[in-house]
Amino acid sequence: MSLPLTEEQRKKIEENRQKALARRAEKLLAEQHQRAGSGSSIAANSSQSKQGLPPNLPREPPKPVSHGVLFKQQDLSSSSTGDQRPPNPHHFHLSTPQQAKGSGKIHEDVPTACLSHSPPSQMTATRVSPPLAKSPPGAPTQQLLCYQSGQASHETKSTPFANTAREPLAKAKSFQKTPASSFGQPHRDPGLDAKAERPSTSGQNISDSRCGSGSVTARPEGRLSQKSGASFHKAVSSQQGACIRSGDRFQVKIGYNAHLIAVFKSLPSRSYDPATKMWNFSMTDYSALMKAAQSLPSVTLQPLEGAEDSRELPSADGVAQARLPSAPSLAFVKGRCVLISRARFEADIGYSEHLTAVFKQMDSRNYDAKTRRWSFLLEEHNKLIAQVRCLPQVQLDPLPKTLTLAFASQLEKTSPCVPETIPEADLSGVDSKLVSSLLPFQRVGVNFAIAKRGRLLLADDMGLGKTIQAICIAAFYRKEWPLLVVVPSSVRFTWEQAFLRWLPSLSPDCINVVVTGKDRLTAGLVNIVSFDLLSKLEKQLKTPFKVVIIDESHFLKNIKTARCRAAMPILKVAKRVILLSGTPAMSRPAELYTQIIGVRPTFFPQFHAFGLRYCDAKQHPWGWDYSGSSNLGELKLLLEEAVMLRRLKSDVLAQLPAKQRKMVVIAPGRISTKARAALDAVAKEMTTKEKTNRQQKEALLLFFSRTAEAKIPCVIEYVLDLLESGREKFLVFAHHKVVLDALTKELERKHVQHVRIDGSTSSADRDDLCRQFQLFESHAVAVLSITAASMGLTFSSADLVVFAELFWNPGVLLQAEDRVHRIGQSSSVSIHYLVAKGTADDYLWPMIQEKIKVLGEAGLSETNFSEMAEATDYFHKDPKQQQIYDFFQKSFEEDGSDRELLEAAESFDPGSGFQDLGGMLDESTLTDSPLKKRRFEFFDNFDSFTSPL
Ligand SMILES: Nc1ncnc2c1ncn2[C@@H]1O[C@H](COP(=O)(O)OP(=O)(O)OP(=O)(O)O)[C@@H](O)[C@H]1O
Repeated sequence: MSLPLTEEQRKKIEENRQKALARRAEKLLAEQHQRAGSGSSIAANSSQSKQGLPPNLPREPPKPVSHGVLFKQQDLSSSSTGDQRPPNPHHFHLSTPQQAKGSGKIHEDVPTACLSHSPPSQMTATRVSPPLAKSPPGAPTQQLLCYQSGQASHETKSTPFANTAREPLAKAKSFQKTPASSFGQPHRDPGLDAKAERPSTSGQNISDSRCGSGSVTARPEGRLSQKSGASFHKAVSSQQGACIRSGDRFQVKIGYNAHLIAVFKSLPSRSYDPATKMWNFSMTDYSALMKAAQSLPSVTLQPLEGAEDSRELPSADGVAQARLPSAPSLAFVKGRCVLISRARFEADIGYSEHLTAVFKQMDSRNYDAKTRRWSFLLEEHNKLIAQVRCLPQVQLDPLPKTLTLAFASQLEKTSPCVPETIPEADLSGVDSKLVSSLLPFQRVGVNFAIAKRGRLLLADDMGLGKTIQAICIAAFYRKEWPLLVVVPSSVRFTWEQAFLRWLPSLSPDCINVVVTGKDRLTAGLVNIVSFDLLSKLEKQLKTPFKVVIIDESHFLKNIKTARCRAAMPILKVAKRVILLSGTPAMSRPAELYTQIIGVRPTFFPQFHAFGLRYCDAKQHPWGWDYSGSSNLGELKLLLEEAVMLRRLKSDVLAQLPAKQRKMVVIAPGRISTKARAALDAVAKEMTTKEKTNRQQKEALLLFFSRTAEAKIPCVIEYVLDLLESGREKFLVFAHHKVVLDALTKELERKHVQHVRIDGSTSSADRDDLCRQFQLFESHAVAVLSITAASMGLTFSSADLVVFAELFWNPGVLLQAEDRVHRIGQSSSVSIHYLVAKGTADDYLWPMIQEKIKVLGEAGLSETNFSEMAEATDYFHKDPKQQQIYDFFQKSFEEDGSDRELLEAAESFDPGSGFQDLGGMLDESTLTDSPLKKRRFEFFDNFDSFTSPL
């Protein structure tokens, strides 16, 4: 009979045993590291865990237990905890659900240490966990084990995951309510878990690769073994269900289960669909539901496929399942801060008790019961983030750096947000003609731009006078000129006219309109160039432009285009960047990116970051898709704060005239040499003295017709530019059949839906076509004959009228304008007159203005063309031209001239002189896709068409 051991001997034995265990643990960890290093599935697991680490949380040197390691169940419950029981040789494998899925293994998020044991005979001891933290003395064994099981290492206390130990404990407790937990555990109310709304633990799962056997061990951990049986029982007998996506919500497909229904009813976003007999929830409740479902042994719920955090949730398929503690590696409540106003941000995150406690410490906290979100003043942002970082199981991403920079003043503020007041700029250095002409809202625009140090996207609605504002802003920085103005090809000369009109101090010689690829980009003080020529000439730039205007800046929306590649470096180095667009993004936020960084090159240096936040970026097997939109409220706030000023017509209607007229000088370069020669020849004919009156008149009609023919390419280019700029509904009036034909032909080629009304349209058809245009949004353009459609029709669904040709009778023009400017029109209407230099327009335009002036003086017309249109001095003073002008006046004032001209226009055959536009246009732009898409697609290929001749 052996003597009983002395106390000292017992102590010594225990010490030795502990040492042996520790050595064994070390050895096994080393093995595990080796495996991880050899690229096994564990290594993949480990890397996944690391990826899942919140980037903003302090990182500890990798701790073996926190990343996809093999745990030995026994060691979770023994080793340095003070537990005297012998090591359990059971073998456990920690892996992600995906891995488990792949390997056919099943995982559950329940503390395995409390539950899952197989007979030693079937278990192979392969890994030992590191020593565990000391458990509270006197804790009941079961709870003690559960507590310990979550604590992978005492060292992890200092890691962001250290506190995860509490979570498994909670889970272990929750498990006690299950039917299988009849092992002396206190009963728990099935609804409790759900009520607690504990979000899902996002850790990895530990599972026993062999626990599927469901065997019961005869070891001292008998109760645990029985739990294993319970787990097994759940796996085989539990009710199977699945989460299924349904729009932005998800639904749960499962049969009736009272416990689960109790869980459902505790979730705030619950909704029951009697038709499908399924409950559905918002994604914000997903984690909480999965978590609660995991604690119900009678339920096995398949997670959402591809759910953001599904990898953090246990896989539920297969037979054997073990409810095991999450590895303390990933945050289980994840979310981000989102800006909701200039002064406040909210936390878009699931529920966490600890997090709520932190929220409640913020002075500016506000809880929105509707959205169930907390919001705070920006000035508490940094404080909140700092405190949340101390919560190991919470990952709350701060506002992106771009936002904190843009709203830096708000972040530092201590008083409530007051609307930013824009200081009045000192415009004494700018031509008084311009400054005094600015409408009040335009003045605000100029002030805003100067407050932003000359870098902005001026995104006022179309027709609000972005040109005059841009010229004023640029003129404020005149000392920094030469100025570069990049514009669509069709409006280069209109810009030249605008500079001449608004800056009388600027000599016309100082303006350089770049017409060909051989011209110099820097020849003038003001250099106006088309997007396409810029990409050919940018290499000329030795010294950068300090002041740059980009008109229709959405032309830069696609970073891959030559125009964008040419413009972006220029914008980056320029000191002042004035982007103009009435439609900065026509279909998606991604289109704004280049314009944003054009103004603020430091914002979102990587498009991907922008795409993730605002384009709902999604990864597909073929790559990332940035065509969506997300967080638009925040994007709007950011743009308004730091990048963009946008006013709608409706915002400033009271300041606007009912009609805004604009003379558009269309590019002379577009008129072919042949057409030019024909025009010159006819002009010469008209001034030949020997001609009879009749012959002269014939010459005039021919001049008028040749003008129409010569303008066709420019007119089409302008109309297409308008469509690209986002003009969705407008009228184009022309007089000659050849122009109407060319326009409709081109619109057909581009698959732009339109209607056409000319002299040959029956009255029944006229009304029908008019109605179609009014009712259908898809009808973008109405091509109308000046004389056949200028009366009796209503096209008030449009607010822009383009005159492709001039007409000598202003009364007819005014009537045509009034097709849109009539009852039903709530907006200020824009009228664009396309005028080509060196054509009959040289005489028609001044003649029209003169006539209107006379009518106005006689009180017969309220319209004053000269006040609203550019280039009021658009008139050739050459004596020969004066002669033609006189001749024009005389001819058009004679009785019957209208009829003669109309007939001439109808019968005009362009003959050999007519350019078939089909040959000019890029066939590659044709496509068969539906309208909206087609329009965007062909615009993407627009470069080739807009190149000057
Ligand atoms: N303050 C003003 N005084 C006189 N005319 C003005 C004023 N503001 C704008 N206009 C006239 O209104 C017309 C439209 O202006 P502008 O072309 O600059 O508009 P926009 O905003 O650039 O429109 P879009 O986006 O269609 O190009 C022009 O003829 C312009 O001369």
